[in-house]
Amino acid sequence: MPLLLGCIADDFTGATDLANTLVKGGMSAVQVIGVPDGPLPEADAVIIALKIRTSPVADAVGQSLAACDALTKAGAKQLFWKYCSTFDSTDEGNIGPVGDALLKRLGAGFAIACPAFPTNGRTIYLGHLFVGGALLSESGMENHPLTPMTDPNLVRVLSRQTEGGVGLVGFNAVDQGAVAIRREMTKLMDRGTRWAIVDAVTDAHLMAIGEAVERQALVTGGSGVAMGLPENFRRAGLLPDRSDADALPPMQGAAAVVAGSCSRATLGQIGLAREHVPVLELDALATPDAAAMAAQALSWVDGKLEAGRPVVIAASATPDKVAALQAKLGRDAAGALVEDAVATIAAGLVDRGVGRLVVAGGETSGAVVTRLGVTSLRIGPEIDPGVPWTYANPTGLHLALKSGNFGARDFFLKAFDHG
Ligand SMILES: Nc1ncnc2c1ncn2[C@@H]1O[C@H](COP(=O)(O)OP(=O)(O)OP(=O)(O)O)[C@@H](O)[C@H]1O
Ligand SMILES: O=C(O)[C@@H](O)C(=O)CO
Repeated sequence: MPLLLGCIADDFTGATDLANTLVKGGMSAVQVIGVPDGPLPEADAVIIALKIRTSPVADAVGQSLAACDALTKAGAKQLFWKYCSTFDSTDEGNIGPVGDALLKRLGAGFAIACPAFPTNGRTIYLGHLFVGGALLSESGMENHPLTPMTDPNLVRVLSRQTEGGVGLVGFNAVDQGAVAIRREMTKLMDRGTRWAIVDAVTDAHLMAIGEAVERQALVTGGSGVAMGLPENFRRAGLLPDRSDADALPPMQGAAAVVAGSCSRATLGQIGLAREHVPVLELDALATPDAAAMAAQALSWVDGKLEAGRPVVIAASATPDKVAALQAKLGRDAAGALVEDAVATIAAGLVDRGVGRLVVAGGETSGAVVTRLGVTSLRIGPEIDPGVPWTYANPTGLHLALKSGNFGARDFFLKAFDHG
């Protein structure tokens, strides 16, 4: 099976989100964890999941280029650089520097940047990113523990991360469809502008953008803009019909949720779960010791694990508590401490018979999946937009990696109604 789309994702939940979109579009997709030493798996799309959203720039660029080389060597016809639908980054990067490095490696001079995901409330109008009804900078993302987003104007945000020049393909062109979008892209390319933020408010816009970028070596954005890509391959006669792309083995074992995401959505999901299932909320500020937090959680869980209903263990905290822990330990050390604790807890849960595990948070998922020794994920049915069940290799575990802000309030309950 020839590799059609080669993808590089800056975190593990984002990779799953993208793979889910491609599977829904009729492509077979496998998510691999890190750049594999050996050959890539056979699939229409391979998504290399990295954990580089908040890494030092040189490290993020190095890993992305290694992933790019593996994908191009395997024959990928187009590359996709997947980052967060809320454009999570800092003025140092990593969206711009990685994108610039990929363009250079591919010998290309231009790419779009479109994080829109209307189904999950992320829309872009005149370069401004909205989350639901609020500007990005008033959506809760301004309080993110690692990448606080305080500027909603993506042209400005990306300009601070690249020297390549950032333009806009605005709503009027996007609303007219692929031909008009391509015309605007050509104008920017002719002027030597390296990047274009592209407005998108509806799925129809995303489909049109997908068509417009058919011949671009690199496409960048959230999972939304990947919606239009399978159709390009189908039109070119490269993508056969795949009716069972999301079939997974039956689910087995006890059910659990671990959360390290502090997003509004995750905090709401923990709140609802508290009314229905056993929930343990860890206090990293009171016990800033990963081993002690894990020991507390694993002793609490004793006798509570069942197949039918989950236990929920959360290290998540409100912005004031996150700020207090960061003031005490520093931002990165605070994040690393909680990630270490949650990863140890997840490994302990699997040892105790958990066979279906939901992990909330991208960085947190990275830590958990790495600790569990997972090397690749097959993508299964979608629970809520952007979050499918997956089947982990080689552990044989069912995993759902939930992006912090994704999922309905009852996500931690409804996930286990599947399968
Ligand atoms: N109580 C806390 N104090 C400080 N940091 C915390 C606390 N709880 C969690 N964290 C850290 O906050 C970060 C949350 O990031 P994570 O990516 O897991 O969630 P998210 O950003 O909501 O999800 P996504 O990236 O999928 O949108 C992690 O590094 C986690 O360790
Ligand atoms: O695009 C998104 O919002 C998610 O896939 C993600 O990357 C969160 O970490």
